[in-house]
Parts: sequence; C-alpha cells; structure tokens
Amino acid sequence: MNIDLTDTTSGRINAALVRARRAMGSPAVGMVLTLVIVTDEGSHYDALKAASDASKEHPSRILVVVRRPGRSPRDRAMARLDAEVRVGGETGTGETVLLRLHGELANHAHSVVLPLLLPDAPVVLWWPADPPEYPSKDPLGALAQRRITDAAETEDPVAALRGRAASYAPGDTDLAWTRVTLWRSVLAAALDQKQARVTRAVVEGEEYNPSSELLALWLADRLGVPVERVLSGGPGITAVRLATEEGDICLERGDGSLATLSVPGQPDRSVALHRRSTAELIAEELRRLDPDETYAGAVRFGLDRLVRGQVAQVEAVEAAQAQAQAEAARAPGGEQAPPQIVVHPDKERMARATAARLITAIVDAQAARGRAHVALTGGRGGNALLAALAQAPGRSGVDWSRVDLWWGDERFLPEGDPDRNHTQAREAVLDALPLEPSRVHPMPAGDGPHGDDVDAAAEAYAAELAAAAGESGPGGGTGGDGTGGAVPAFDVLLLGLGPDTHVASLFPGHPAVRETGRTVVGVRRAPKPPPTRISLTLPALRAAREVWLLAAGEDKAEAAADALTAGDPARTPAAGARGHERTLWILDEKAAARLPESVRS
Ligand SMILES: O=C1O[C@H](COP(=O)(O)O)[C@@H](O)[C@H](O)[C@H]1O
Repeated sequence: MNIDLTDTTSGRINAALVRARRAMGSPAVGMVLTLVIVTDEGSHYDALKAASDASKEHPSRILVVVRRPGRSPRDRAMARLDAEVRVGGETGTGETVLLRLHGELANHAHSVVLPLLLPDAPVVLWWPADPPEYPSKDPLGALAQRRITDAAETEDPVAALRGRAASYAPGDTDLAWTRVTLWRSVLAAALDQKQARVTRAVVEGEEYNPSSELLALWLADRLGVPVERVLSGGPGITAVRLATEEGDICLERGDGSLATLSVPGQPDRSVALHRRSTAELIAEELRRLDPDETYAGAVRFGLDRLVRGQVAQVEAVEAAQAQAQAEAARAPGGEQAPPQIVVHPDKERMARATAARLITAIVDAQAARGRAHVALTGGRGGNALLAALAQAPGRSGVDWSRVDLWWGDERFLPEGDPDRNHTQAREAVLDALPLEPSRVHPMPAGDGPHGDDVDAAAEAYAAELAAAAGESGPGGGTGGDGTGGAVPAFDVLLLGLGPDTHVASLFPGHPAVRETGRTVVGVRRAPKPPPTRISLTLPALRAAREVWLLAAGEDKAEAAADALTAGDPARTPAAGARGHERTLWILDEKAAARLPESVRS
C-alpha cells in the first residue's frame, strides 16, 4: 500500500504508517532496525532497491532522505516536507518512507528523521555517495550505531580512504571494506591451515580501487610484514601473494568471479569469489552492528606505509593479448563493439566521472603502447568534460607529453575564433596541461594555409592522421575501405551527441555521413551554424579502439533513444559510431530518461 503526503509532518507520516499497517493487517512487529539512506533524487532508486533486497533478510523500516534545498533564494527560504509511505508489496515485511526535504528543511533532516525511528531498535545510516567529512559528527550520523560509506563511489577513492582514517569513530564502516570480506576469509583459512610464517605480501588490483588498498592495509596491519600494492587491469582485486618460507600462497582471480588458491604442497583449489551486489553488501553490514575493530585497524594503518609496486607482469601479458585481439578485429571486416550504457545522476557528476575514466584510459594506453591517441569533441558535453579534466585529482598522474590530441570535427573559422572547438578546448584545459605541442593536432583554421578551401584543409588533416597512423605501426587503424588513407587507432574517441543525432559534424541525411572512401571531409551547408566545417568520417570514427558518446540534458533524451535503437547511420549518424573494443554511451539521468527498458538493462 502506498500513501503520498504533500507538505506534511513527521507526526502525519507516523499516523500514515499505522494506517497502512492496519489496512494491510500486519502490525509493525518483527522489524529489527531503522535504515536511513541519505541520497539524491538521481540515485535513490538504486539505493532503495538494494536496501529493500537486503531488508528481506533483516525486516527494517527504511527512511530515504532526499534533500532538495532549491536553486533560487525564494526556494531556499521555504520549507516543505513531502513523503511517500510504502508498506507491503516490494517492501516485504518491512516498510519504506521516502522523504523529500525542500528548502530550508534540507538542513534539518535529523529533526524530521528522529520521530520516525523505530523505538528501541538500532539505527544504521548509509550514504551511498557524498558522505559528510565526519560521519559520526553529522547530525544524522550521530543518531546511528552504524554508519556506512562507500569510498568506491568517490572521485578519488584513495583520498577518500585517508579521510575515513582521519574521521574514524567506532561504528563507521565502508562498503569498500565489506567487498573484501570473502578475500579475507579465504586468506585467513589458508594461513590457519598452512601455519607458515609470511615474510612479505603483494596485493594486485585495479587502480582507484579502494578495496585493494584496504586488503593490503589489513594484511600489513595483521601480519606486520611489508605489503606491496601493485596495479593490474582488474576487475577489482586480481591477486594476493603471500611469500612464506615454504613457497608462495597465492589467491588469484582474473575474471571477477572464480579464484584459484595455490598453497605449497597442496593441489590448487577453485574458490568462488564473485563480486557481490550492493544488496548483498548491505545485508552483510546489517548483520553486525558492533564497532568493527578490524576495519579500524586497517583503515588507520596508513596508506603511505604500503610499498607501491610496478604494474603487474600479468597485466603486461594481458595487455599484449588484448592488443593482438584488437589488431585482429581491426582488420578489414573486423568487429565493432555493441553499445554499453553508463548513466550518471547529473551532468556535473557525469563530467567528473568521465574525466577520471579518461585519465585511467590514457594511463592504460600508455602502459600498453607507450603513448595515447585521444580524439576530442566540441559541444557542451565535450567542454564540460574538459573543464572537469582541468580539476580532476588524477590529472597529475598522466604523462601528458606522451598524449596525442586530435579532433573529431571543427568549425571552419579563423584561428582563435571563440566558436572553434580548438579555442574552447584550449580555454577549458589544454593551456593548463604540460602537453607536447607537436602532439596537439587541431584541425586547420579558416584563415590558415589553405585559405577558405575547406576540402584542401580536410585533405591536409587526413594526411597528418595518415602519417601518425604509420608511426603507430601495426596498431594503426584503417579508415574507409583501406584505400582512402589511415588514421591512428584512437585509444579514446569522444563524441558529443547533437539533438538531431549528429556526431562530429556528420548530420543526418548530409552527404558527409555517407562518405566511405576518405577519413576526413569538408562539410558545407551544415544545418547547425557555422555552415562550413571539417569532420572525420564514419569509417575514421570506427577505426577507434574506444568510442565514448556523451549526452547530457533533456534535449538529448530523444536523440539518445533513437540512436540506441535505430539502424541506419545515414539518418541517425550516432548509431554508426562504434569502437572496436568498446562503444560507451555516457549519459546523465535526463538524457537517459527516454531509453527503452530493453536498452537500459
Ligand atoms: O557543433 C557541434 O555539436 C556537437 C554536439 O554539441 P552539443 O553542444 O549539442 O553537445 C559536438 O559534438 C561537435 O563537436 C560540435 O562541433
């Protein structure tokens, strides 16, 4: 049963809960705790789904707090509470109240929540993202016995762990820690069985993976030996090696699901170590409400006391294999990757997360091939990403002198014109990065050596790409049918999505979108100003290893839905933009709003 309450109070919500219970014929007995989730409008659905699944094991009252402080001074000055009370149905034996706190009330969530807590039952607070700096001192956090954060859901997970260590109070925990429970139990059992003295340890796992850091910290804290943290290609944690006087104890998991445990003198064993869902992690956390001393010891051990190792050998081998496969796929007739979709709550978070993703992709490409080729896009999405890149915490970890920057399209205007994609990119980030000037490849300007001859300018850019493709050796991608020149295999090619489904400057129905022989074309009479442009062609876009399509905002929702369901690139150019290894659609909630369920799932 659902009851919607507008402009309400905690008292009326309590009365509605009683009413709903009576109507359902089920008294509020048997509920073991109150779980308070502090989230935002975009993420509350996923968090609530995970909590509802977890509450099947622990019947709970779930209070979801969504703060909506308002944008204008007038909105901020008012105070209103709306609520949705749900009893029965998907909530099982538990009950859920979704609380929307508008205006000034957003700053007083604790006074709304306090009267709604189950009497004499423990309180668990969960921030799926954006926790306060000091969870135990937060007015809502102070109401709880247990406070759950998730370092994996932050821009800089390692920095987040440092924050958790500094603010730790008994009752704090983090889902990045819960994710290592199975690893810890298998390793502890192996050590119990073997009884050998460990002299050093290595933890291999993805970069920006806080669970790998916590596992390494736990080993260092418990074993009192040097522990090396080595980066691998993931997913998640990929291996733990414990050196003992009798040989290495190894727990290796290459696929995120099944691990192999090797103990000296024993046959290898397979161990199920799958990456668990958020619902499973929350269920585990709800099982134990006492302070977790082991977590305290690990998180406070000190990240700087871990030894930072080189990229794992295994990753180099895997990268070589992946490269060989990708090269095979790029041969004429090679495969294009089907679209994958990532949805972020809003355009700001989308830009920040994509900047972090881009940094990782560049570092990975450089580790595998020594350099990275990235093709940039103009437009709102592209510029927001570049602005986020300028602020991204990981940007200093990139060797920018080994990055080649290209453009997917350009407005054919004089050098420095504010409408040129190159000018906008320079202002957003390029001037602030230590790039090697000879590796920045803007498309020619309308007042350059080719004058106003856009075809000659396009040809010159095609020649520059072909030269770089030659330098890249066998990794270079072929554009067109193989006769029209080559382009480097862009490690990441970024594309904005136009509301009419155009990508780069390839517009629906325009002759440029049908080009198959050339890699770069001059575009005249574009439907979007300015009318004269230069663009990579679809075959050149499709030579990329990874194509990332960016779309944020309501005005992109229809285009995204069309492109992800349409077949003819001549009418829906974005449908034709695919990479060999990955085609990634990166959307915000608004742009994803019209995707059919079949595409989203
Ligand atoms: O004109 C252009 O538009 C597209 C999309 O831009 P947006 O502002 O609608 O996101 C962009 O991808 C392209 O590079 C640019 O030249």
